[in-house]
Amino acid sequence: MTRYIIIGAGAVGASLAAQFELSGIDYALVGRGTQIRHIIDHGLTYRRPAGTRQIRLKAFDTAGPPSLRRDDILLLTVKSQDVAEALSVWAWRPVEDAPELTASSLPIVTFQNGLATEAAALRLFANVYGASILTPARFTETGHVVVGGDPQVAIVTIGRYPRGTDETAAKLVAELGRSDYIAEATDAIQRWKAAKLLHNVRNVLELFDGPESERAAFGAALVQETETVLTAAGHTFASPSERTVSMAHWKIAENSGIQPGQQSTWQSFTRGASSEVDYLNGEVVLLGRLHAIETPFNRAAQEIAGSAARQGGFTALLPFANLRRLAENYLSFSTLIHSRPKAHQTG
Ligand SMILES: NC(=O)C1=CN([C@@H]2O[C@H](COP(=O)(O)OP(=O)(O)OC[C@H]3O[C@@H](n4cnc5c(N)ncnc54)[C@H](OP(=O)(O)O)[C@@H]3O)[C@@H](O)[C@H]2O)C=CC1
Ligand SMILES: CC(C)(CO)C(=O)C(=O)O
Repeated sequence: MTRYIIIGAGAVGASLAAQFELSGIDYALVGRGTQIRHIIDHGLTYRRPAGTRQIRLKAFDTAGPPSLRRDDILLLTVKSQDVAEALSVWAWRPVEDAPELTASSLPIVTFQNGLATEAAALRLFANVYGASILTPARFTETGHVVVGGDPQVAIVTIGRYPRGTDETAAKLVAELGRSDYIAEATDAIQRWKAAKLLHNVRNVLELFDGPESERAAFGAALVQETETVLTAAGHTFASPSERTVSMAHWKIAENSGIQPGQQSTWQSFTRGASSEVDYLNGEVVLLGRLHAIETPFNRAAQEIAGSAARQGGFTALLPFANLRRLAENYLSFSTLIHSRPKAHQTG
């Protein structure tokens, strides 16, 4: 029987474990630090629109993970900046009931926002599935996870990376469906990840305090810059009309404990954890550099968020004026570079 090894016990991972527990699907949740210690000792406090439950989970610390079996599927639910370490720790672990195999032969599903993790996983794992997850989930307090999706937890789109779909993807879709997710398979997962990044590059704005209209204008500039760069890099974007499942009745429940302005990036800064911005806005900056396109807005956002993360997150929102000023600097610098007369070629 398939067992899901969920690596990362935060908003996405702990809620998956809770849903599997409630649905009778076999799983093991592997986490680290005070979060997993709390879950092992006291269970997870899991808040959903229908109520809050204290749920005992099959939980393991990374220091004492479960032995692997040939039917296991790994679900990677750490943030992008922690993916490389997690992949290297897991890839060469033995499979107890198949001595000729290591974990690198087992299917692995990457739930991260951004575009970087699937290729990183494919370097070590032969069977990589990308998952794009839309879920209003929050982890800001040790041992507590809140998910406001109503009636289902989330919408998940899954496909084999780099492309295609198969029986494993279909099985994942079916089991997520049994566990109260709206799930669908796609043969073009990168199109869904690229489309989601157009949204997630604005996550960073939740770290800043400033006039709403200026923040909205900055958000539009981030998205436009992202669309230009991703298109130049050969990405295309899935559109909502391509969904094979209906989201018509799905919503974020009122009074569910989920507030606007508290998406995953804000949650990391609030907890003083490390930042995923280098893989969201930073992905745009990287692709811009590779394709000779200036990215002043994403670069400024990445830089200020990076400095704040280095200081251990924040206790108060950052001044938006600083972000605007830095972006304007990079913008005028890039205008200067591009308007400078080209130097004469000298043979
Ligand atoms: N939160 C949300 O609502 C949504 C998140 N996403 C995406 O899903 C992905 C997961 O995000 P999210 O659940 O919010 O992340 P969280 O930060 O809430 O949880 C990740 C957890 O994994 C732990 N971790 C890090 N490295 C390891 C490791 N090697 N082994 C075991 N555990 C580890 C972290 O510990 P520590 O705290 O010590 O770092 C943390 O507890 C991200 O890419 C995010 O962008 C997508 C949609 C919605
Ligand atoms: C789905 C969404 C937008 C949830 O808020 C997300 O991706 C995030 O928090 O990073």
